[in-house]
Amino acid sequence: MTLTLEDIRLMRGRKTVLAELSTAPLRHGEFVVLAGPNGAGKSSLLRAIAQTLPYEGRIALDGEDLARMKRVLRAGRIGYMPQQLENRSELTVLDSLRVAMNAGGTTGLSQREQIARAEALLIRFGCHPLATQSLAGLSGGQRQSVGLAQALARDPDVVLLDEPTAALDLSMQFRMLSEMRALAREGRLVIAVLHDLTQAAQWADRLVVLSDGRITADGAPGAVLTPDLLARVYNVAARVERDSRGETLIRVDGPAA
Ligand SMILES: Nc1ncnc2c1ncn2[C@@H]1O[C@H](COP(=O)(O)OP(=O)(O)OP(=O)(O)O)[C@@H](O)[C@H]1O
Repeated sequence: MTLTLEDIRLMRGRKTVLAELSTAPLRHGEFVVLAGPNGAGKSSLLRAIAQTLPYEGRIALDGEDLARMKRVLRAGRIGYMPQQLENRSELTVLDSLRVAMNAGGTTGLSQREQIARAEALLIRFGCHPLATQSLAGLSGGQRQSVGLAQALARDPDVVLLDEPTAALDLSMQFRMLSEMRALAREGRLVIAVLHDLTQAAQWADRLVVLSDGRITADGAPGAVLTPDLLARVYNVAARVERDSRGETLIRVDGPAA
């Protein structure tokens, strides 16, 4: 399974947010981190892939144009967790998963199968004790874990996650990142927006850096992350170090000279 982005142009209001953006194919089994400065267009790009923002150009899954794919098929292939999660709902966590499962069209699963599937997801992401609580009563971190379960409700091939670790404590970040890698190893394509580049280097197979609506770098994190790139993209003077295990650490010393 491959996802290709060809010549994507996306406007928000009168502003060009993404311009002539193309990538080498993104492949199943890859955990891809999308990084870049605030306002670079990362969320807009995820939303274009999820088909929730209009764009020009072509986004294709296994050669099939996503914009032309039937909604029910697309909903089964792409799971999306937005940056801003709905948290005022009085739905219980378990029911919210069933709603997510049926969004976009029927799954063909019986009610009992849907509940079993929802419970399995809640167990996997450590939220089973929350099953009967309302979404409105969850903490930010709990809501984020449930959000990941919701994105996986239809067992999609492509999982799009917008800042999935932003509200999580250290232990939950580790769990979430391990799960993202595991989802990729199961054969899915996982694309997550992360700001923490040390974390991206530790976990991702591939790092795509967006700047001013264009891809500035794309490759293995260890190769992409250089002081020069960090100065150009983030305008910071930074050191890129390797620890005793050979893992990449980013140290920011201040604004670029
Ligand atoms: N609802 C909106 N209406 C108009 N412009 C918007 C809207 N949302 C975002 N934008 C603009 O689109 C551009 C890209 O925003 P986007 O949210 O995709 O960036 P981002 O890289 O995800 O940023 P961040 O890291 O801050 O979340 C920004 O210039 C932003 O001002």
